[in-house]
Amino acid sequence: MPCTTVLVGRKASNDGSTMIARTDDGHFDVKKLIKVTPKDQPKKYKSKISHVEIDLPENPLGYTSCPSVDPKEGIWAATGINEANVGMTATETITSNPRVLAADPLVVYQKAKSRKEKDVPGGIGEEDIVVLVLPYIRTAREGVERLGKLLEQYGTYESNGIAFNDEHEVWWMETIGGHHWMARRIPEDRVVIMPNQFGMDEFDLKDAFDKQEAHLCSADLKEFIRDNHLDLNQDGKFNPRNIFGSRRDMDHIYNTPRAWFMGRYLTPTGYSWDGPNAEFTPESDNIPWSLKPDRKVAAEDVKYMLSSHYQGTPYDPYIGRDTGCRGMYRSIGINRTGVTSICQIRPDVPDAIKGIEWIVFGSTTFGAALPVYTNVSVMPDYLSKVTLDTSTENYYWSSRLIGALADPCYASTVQNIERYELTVMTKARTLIREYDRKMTESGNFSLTEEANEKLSAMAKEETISTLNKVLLTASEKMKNGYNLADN
Ligand SMILES: N[C@@H](Cc1ccccc1)C(=O)O
Repeated sequence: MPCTTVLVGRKASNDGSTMIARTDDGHFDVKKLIKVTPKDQPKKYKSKISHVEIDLPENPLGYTSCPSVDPKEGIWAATGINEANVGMTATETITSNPRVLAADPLVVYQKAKSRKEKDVPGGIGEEDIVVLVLPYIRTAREGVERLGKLLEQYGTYESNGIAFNDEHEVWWMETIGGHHWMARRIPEDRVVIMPNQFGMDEFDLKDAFDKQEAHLCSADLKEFIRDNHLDLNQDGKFNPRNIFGSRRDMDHIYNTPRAWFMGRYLTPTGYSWDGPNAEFTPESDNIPWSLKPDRKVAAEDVKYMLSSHYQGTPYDPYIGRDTGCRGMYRSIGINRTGVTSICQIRPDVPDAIKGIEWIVFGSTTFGAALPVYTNVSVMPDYLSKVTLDTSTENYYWSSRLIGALADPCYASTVQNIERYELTVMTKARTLIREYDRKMTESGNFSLTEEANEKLSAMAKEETISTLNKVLLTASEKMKNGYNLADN
């Protein structure tokens, strides 16, 4: 199932912050936002899918998490920021190819076939990675290093992209087969755009095996490539996407169009994206992994890209002149998203308030991004008290209701949704500014919980108001409506 990731270097953002963001597109997964305190963190971890058991280090840090509400599926923490102001998002499912997967097979759980045999646990995967890594790292680079060791020791049963950020750096890591991996510190002035495809298109092997300033990888990666004849590059350049990635017809309807729309949004003047002579089309295999944006990027831009559905192009599933291309490519804003988070680490505020997590539940296209301070001991009920039953008493289900009601009457509700989104982000930014100032001046950083309560109370008020409007519009559009009335 498909996610979309956006990473923003500190010199590409409007406020010098680093941002890592991802739509966690399971299958309508019921999600919540909680704070995991050190006492909540397990000492021994067992995966539901792979049955792997892992002893965890002592002294974990507290961290925010967006777990699945249904415990029988496992935790699936998805994303979070820890108390050392390090963010993590896992995972962006990526692609590989048969050469890689045959050379280093995925480590899949083997159930015993008879009583004489024993189950053989599999490796680690998306279900597990945040819980195994985020509580134990104090920099983004340490996240890569810890996860790299876990992959080499336990292996993985799937191909994943994982992002880490701290105040200064953003690191992107991609797994290769069952045990190999590579990771890059993203260029500070760039934005990385990632659909569900192996993405890195450049990698400095010299740095990776020398100073390791911005590149890290499995120690035997060069031999792995050589001995298994994996390198398809003709031009002598080292393009990992051509070695470890995919180039399928499906990629051209499911993945490359998403990169195309985001690149086109970020740097409309940097390349030609439209027309018969476009440098990059929705089906190009060489859309750059990272781009220098024409304008600095704010959280609103990240939210826009992760909500997008090819607006202004023939591929928009909702509106626009129908040329027969409507909906032909997989939108970034999709119906089945459980949660989308932007983990933002800010440079110009005290440590206690550097971490801000912007949360959208349900389909991002119809949701509002609500920022909350992450250094708290508990999250507001509106964000954290979620059950498997539909309700208007929490942000998750209310967002799902708005999306399901607004989608069928998009043209009639799009203005409500845009106003909702703008109002929530404006009021939230106003509250964050007020509390940043209050806490910085007073040194009383316990006000983060009071701030989050006010933020979620505001979100609840705006969400109910929007739900009322969207429900009325959807009701007016019901097929059994009748224009004549009694009087
Ligand atoms: N990681 C998956 C999304 C996913 C989320 C939750 C459960 C399973 C899968 C993707 O990138 O598409």
